[in-house]
Amino acid sequence: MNVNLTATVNGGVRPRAVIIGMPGAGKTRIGKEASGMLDLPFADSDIEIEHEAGMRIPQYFEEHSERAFRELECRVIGDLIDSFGGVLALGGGAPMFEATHRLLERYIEDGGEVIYLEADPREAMERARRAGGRPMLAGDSDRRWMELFEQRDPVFAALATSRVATHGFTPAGAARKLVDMINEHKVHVDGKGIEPYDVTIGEGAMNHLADVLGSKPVRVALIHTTPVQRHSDRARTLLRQAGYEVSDIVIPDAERGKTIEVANGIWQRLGEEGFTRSDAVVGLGGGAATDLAGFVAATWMRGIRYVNCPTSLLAMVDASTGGKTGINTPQGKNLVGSFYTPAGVLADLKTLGSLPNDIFIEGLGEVAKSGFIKDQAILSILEAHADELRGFDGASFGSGPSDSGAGSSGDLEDIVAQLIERTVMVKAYHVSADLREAGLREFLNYGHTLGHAIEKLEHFRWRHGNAVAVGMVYAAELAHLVGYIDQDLVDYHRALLSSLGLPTSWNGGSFEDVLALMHRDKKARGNTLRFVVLKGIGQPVHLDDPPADAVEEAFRRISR
Ligand SMILES: NC(=O)c1ccc[n+]([C@@H]2O[C@H](COP(=O)([O-])OP(=O)(O)OC[C@H]3O[C@@H](n4cnc5c(N)ncnc54)[C@H](O)[C@@H]3O)[C@@H](O)[C@H]2O)c1
Ligand SMILES: O=C(O)C(=O)C[C@@H](O)[C@H](O)[C@H](O)COP(=O)(O)O
Repeated sequence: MNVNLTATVNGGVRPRAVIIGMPGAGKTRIGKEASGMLDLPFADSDIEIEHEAGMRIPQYFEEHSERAFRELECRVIGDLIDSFGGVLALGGGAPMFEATHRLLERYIEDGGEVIYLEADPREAMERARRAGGRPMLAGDSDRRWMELFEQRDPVFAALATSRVATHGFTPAGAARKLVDMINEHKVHVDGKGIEPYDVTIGEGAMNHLADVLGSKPVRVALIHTTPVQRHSDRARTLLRQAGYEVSDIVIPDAERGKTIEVANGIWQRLGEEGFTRSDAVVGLGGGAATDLAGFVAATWMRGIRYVNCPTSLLAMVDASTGGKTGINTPQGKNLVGSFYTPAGVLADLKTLGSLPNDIFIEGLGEVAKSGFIKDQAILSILEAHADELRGFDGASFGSGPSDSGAGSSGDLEDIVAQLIERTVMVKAYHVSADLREAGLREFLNYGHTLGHAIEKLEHFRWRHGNAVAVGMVYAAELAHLVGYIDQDLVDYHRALLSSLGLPTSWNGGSFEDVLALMHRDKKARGNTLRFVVLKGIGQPVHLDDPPADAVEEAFRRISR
């Protein structure tokens, strides 16, 4: 899957990824194969150096010195970082030279990706011995390799933005892994009161589970629902392979899982199975499962580590990130919960392959919301690809390479990946500035005041994203009635949402019931209603205590 968000440094081209690793790790072979899969050029810094020097590297070492070689290497790598737009493999010792190390750090600071290709030491040693021609391995090549490994491994591990272990993989399999890694996107979430974490988006993102959980947990509670069994099986295997004791906890599906009874059942299991403060929770599934898992993690022993593996579009773009955890109560939606941030979010795009069409479409409701409140580019992508998005078919999603021609599933994957990344960035922007929802974060609630009331009155049989879609049309009508926006923008809400297959009206309850529930919304203050409305696209504002007749008239306009 190629997400073509342009990679640039200071407006110029930069490598899509830089590969580092020990001699014999397969940087050139695997790197070349991966760049072929990505349809990108490949460069090997050693070959570029030989061109520049006009001689082979061993000869350069002999005629000059290691230091002179490292200086030349640093210049060549610097030029490549400034001008080469493909996959770049570096000579084994390059990151050990201080000036080159600094270059790589700067490249990473600018958003570049340095991948440490880790091979089985015995295999790499043998390959390096067989290939020969490496001055740094002169003499007893295996012993020298081990010495260098001990010096370099900690430096590589600390520098790299990610690692790819190739042991047990064919070169093509390792290249595929590398491609998945290169295509991954990370959105960083940071800010006051937040232990920083990343949202990793990509095929195979779930492979990072053990990295994100870390070495402290002994036991991991894997909380999931039945429809995502095949993904939780994979997670369980990954966790067991990494040495964790896994408690597989299946919860009732969708909103039926977000209850105090379900949470209580899990607390009992955690108690019986000896979960301590250093153990962890993994929430895997749609937003309901990740909300519940986060709530359990937040409350067990007053808070243990948790990682979210969202598997629905809505959970990927919204629910899994930001630390709003919670359950529903008979009084309403999400009324009990806490702000408790995950240690990481792994949005594995492969899981979307089993997602039903209607649940995918529902997720587009929250995607559109992010477009309306912050990122107009999201709305443009939705408009341009409404037909393909509305026709989403999990069975063919993820099956086609992105260069397989117009209209291929690869194209749709690129579009979906871009939408997820952009929407998560909108979420991260609001959460980073205002974790506890004192003001700015409330903008993420656009469409939710009526949306949550609809969900409650429909006994949670209406999907969340669908209810939010109607809620946004309601908020647009309200904004128009108070004079903030013109009719065109209201019409645009209806046209865009319905082109995506989302509902724009509702007539399942009385205004009085809706009003009572909107008064219980978490944004309400005392007896005063508080809405999020727009003054234009990307210009959300709070609307406190709007005129009662406008609140009712807007409702009438969506009830047709
Ligand atoms: N915490 C937050 O910030 C936040 C944000 C938005 C929404 N939410 C909450 O998220 C929930 C809605 O999330 P949702 O839309 O994912 O609904 P959901 O969790 O109810 O999932 C919808 C259905 O899809 C299934 N499913 C999920 N992934 C699947 C996959 N890959 N393959 C097959 N089936 C799959 C689920 O098991 C479920 O049956 C609501 O409870 C909402 O309140 C929370
Ligand atoms: O993260 C937020 O903040 C949001 O408001 C995101 C919403 O899309 C989401 O539906 C959230 O669960 C709503 O939270 P609530 O506090 O209104 O229950």
